Amino acid sequence: MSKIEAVDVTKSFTSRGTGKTGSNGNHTETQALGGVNLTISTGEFHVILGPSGCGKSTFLDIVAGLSTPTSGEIRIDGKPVIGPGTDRAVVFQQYALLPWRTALGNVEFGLENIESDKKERVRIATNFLSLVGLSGFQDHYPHELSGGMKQRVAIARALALHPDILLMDEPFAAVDAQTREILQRDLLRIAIETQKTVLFITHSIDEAVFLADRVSVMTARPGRIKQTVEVPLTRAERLDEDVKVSDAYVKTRHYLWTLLKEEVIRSQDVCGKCSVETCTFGHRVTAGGADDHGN
Ligand SMILES: Nc1ncnc2c1ncn2[C@@H]1O[C@H](COP(=O)(O)OP(=O)(O)OP(=O)(O)O)[C@@H](O)[C@H]1O
Repeated sequence: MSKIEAVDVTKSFTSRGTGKTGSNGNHTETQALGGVNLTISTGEFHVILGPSGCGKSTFLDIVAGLSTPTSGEIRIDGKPVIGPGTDRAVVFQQYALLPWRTALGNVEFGLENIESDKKERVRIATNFLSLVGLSGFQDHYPHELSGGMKQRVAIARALALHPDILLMDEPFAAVDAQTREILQRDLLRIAIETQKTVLFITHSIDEAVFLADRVSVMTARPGRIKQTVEVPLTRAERLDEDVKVSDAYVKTRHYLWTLLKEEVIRSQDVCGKCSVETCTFGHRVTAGGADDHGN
């Protein structure tokens, strides 16, 4: 069981700044999330797609329990999240591997708090490295691995903890396009095999259509769920080599782009001179980041 519910989740950050936006003295308030409501079913692969800065990572951090909402709550199987837990594991864009440990050592590291028997830890870590296609690389250090391989180690490390929920924040954004396609395919295979609930953040529409059972498009900041779209492809169909030219794929991709495009444009509606949405200097804010410094 691992159903995720977000109920009216908002998040604001207050930071010391130049005092140009929503300023209060020299403190600046940024409303990252404006009331997120979302239900993700047990075993679902759910992708959140949104323009840069709309609050995707903020939302994932709150689900992970790494950050608290300003209001609202996240519930896992009906219980409010009050911090990180062993039911959830996170994979970030930057692999966050320990450079002084081998691939095996990195996967084993996560297990040290939950498994005291070293032999058992090595057995589990070896199995998960094999699941992500890294048999034979267990003694390699991070600097001896490619970006894609490092991310495979990070995924193995997360899976070895046997979480019900895998939270992935743009995990493939730092790898090259070809490796990314292969990693996506392998992740889909692993998600099918392990039946995890996955919450996956991306900017890429193609990645979303390929991986997701459902995609939620977020609005420009403050982020809300604009629409949730079911991808009309079975998991088996997605593993077909020709899926990206199928009608279902092409139409879903196009529809998601129409939803996202408006938000990307809105997210760029900032004053080109001072880079804020509510320009207090009287510059006229126009779409696309242009400003006419008429005043
Ligand atoms: N710790 C923080 N302090 C102040 N502002 C923050 C903090 N974390 C995020 N923000 C702001 O909240 C907003 C949402 O940020 P977030 O990283 O969640 O967006 P995102 O959609 O994940 O962006 P991207 O796609 O570019 O990674 C941004 O305006 C960001 O500057």
